[in-house]
Amino acid sequence: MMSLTMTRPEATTAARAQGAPLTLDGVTYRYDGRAGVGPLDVQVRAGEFVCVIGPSGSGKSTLLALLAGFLAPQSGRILLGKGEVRGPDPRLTLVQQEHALFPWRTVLGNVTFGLEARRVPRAERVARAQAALALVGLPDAGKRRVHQLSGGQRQRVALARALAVQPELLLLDEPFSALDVQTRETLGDEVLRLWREAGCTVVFVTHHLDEALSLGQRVIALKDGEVALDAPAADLTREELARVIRQ
Ligand SMILES: Nc1ncnc2c1ncn2[C@@H]1O[C@H](COP(=O)(O)OP(=O)(O)OP(=O)(O)O)[C@@H](O)[C@H]1O
Repeated sequence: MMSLTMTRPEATTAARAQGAPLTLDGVTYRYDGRAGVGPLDVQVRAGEFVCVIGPSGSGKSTLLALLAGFLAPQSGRILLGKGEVRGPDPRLTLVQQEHALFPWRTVLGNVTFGLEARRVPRAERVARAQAALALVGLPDAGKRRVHQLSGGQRQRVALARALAVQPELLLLDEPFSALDVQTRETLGDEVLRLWREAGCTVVFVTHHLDEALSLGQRVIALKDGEVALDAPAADLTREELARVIRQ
């Protein structure tokens, strides 16, 4: 079987992104003066893969919304590289759980979408989208419609769309939760391979302990809107992590 490596021309076309360091400096967001997150002080190295885990209501979605620029910090600031994130930012992309593809567009049209918004010329858009589809293992799916794809294939397309824009920061919000266990594990392995090739900084939100430990170089556990644990995945056991989250 042919392996996908950086030496393949299509891979290099889609994978020129360089990760940027991410800094949360005293970031706070409270919905009603109480529930929310913060103050959060977190530093993520350029190209690092961080998993964020926590029980329901711990602040994972709020954190991602802040990182994606959908919410503005009420105090503190978020830096990506040297520039502050102050709203939707072309340097980052977000992959969500499901329903994120446009059913009226072809697969290729979905992958080129983010490039249109970034005013990439048409020929380059198509080349980059094809390259990204090849990277996620769907090199011939461009002309298909979204409804013709399985759930796992749709998430591959969502990943291709995110990778095509060559983000400095890739945000993943429980991207495989709607899928069966086996597909989730396969796609987890795929994400790791794509991350190694793309070199972008990754923040992956999950509520699966095993996913957090197997994917992340580092695991951040949130509890009541604060960081309850921040450690290298290799230093953690499943039991320790479970205890921190449940306490
Ligand atoms: N729109 C909102 N208005 C008021 N409070 C909110 C709102 N959204 C979230 N919250 C509160 O903020 C806190 C963090 O919620 P958040 O959705 O970020 O947690 P989560 O870890 O993503 O949860 P889940 O895993 O269930 O999605 C919770 O106490 C929640 O009730």
